[in-house]
Amino acid sequence: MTVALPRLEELVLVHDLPIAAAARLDLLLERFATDPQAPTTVTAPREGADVHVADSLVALEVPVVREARRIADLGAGAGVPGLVLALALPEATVSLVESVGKKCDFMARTAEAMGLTNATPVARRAEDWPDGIGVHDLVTARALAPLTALVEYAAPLLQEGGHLCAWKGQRDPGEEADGAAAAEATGMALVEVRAVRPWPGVEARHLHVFCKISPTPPRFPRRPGMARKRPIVATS
Ligand SMILES: C[S@@+](CC[C@H](N)C(=O)[O-])C[C@H]1O[C@@H](n2cnc3c(N)ncnc32)[C@H](O)[C@@H]1O
Repeated sequence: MTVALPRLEELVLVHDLPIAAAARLDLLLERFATDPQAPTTVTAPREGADVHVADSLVALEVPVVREARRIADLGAGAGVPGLVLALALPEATVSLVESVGKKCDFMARTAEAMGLTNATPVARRAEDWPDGIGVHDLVTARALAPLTALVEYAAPLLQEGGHLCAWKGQRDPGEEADGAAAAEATGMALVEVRAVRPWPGVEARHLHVFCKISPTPPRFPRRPGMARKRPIVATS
């Protein structure tokens, strides 16, 4: 057990999760603190309770996140938000898409330690994952790429009517305009930019939610790396 347990108990109450979820989230923070392979710089459990767990759970404020059943968390890293959402949403299956194999190994060990059977690491790049095309109702991404790339990665992986939920900090009109251009090109549309406050004193935090409203043109996904190298940008 870590010193973060009381804060985790608060969080599970706020989000209407079973109280037993707190101890399982504590196991996640314990692994971040003790596993030398943990791919995160935030390893102190009390800080992790806010920066990792509260920041992930805040997305449950978005109805389409709560209702999702087939989720792909892109650039999952140490498993945030994917492992946390898998615990919060036991009826969903979560693919933890991460291009670095060692990080996938860490997530597999951690999912097992947490007793999660609905979260599976996928050692692929988001834009090079044929089995993921068109089968998700939710794509999540935190700290992965600019919005334009996130929209381009997400669109082919979503069913029509599915959503992207992207975690971002301060609002950035230039980044948002490029995200809108990518949405226009890939069959997506912005639904909302929701200001959230996952923990007291947090700097500006926003969830950007897009919906896939029409088929994604067959030229997507582009070759790996292209969404970052030659991003879709706003023209004016
Ligand atoms: C900064 S980390 C963020 C990890 C986690 N989402 C979080 O918020 O703590 C970004 C992760 O995305 C992975 N990544 C980068 N580009 C990727 C891609 N195209 N497809 C899948 N994973 C990618 C990196 O290996 C890294 O683990």
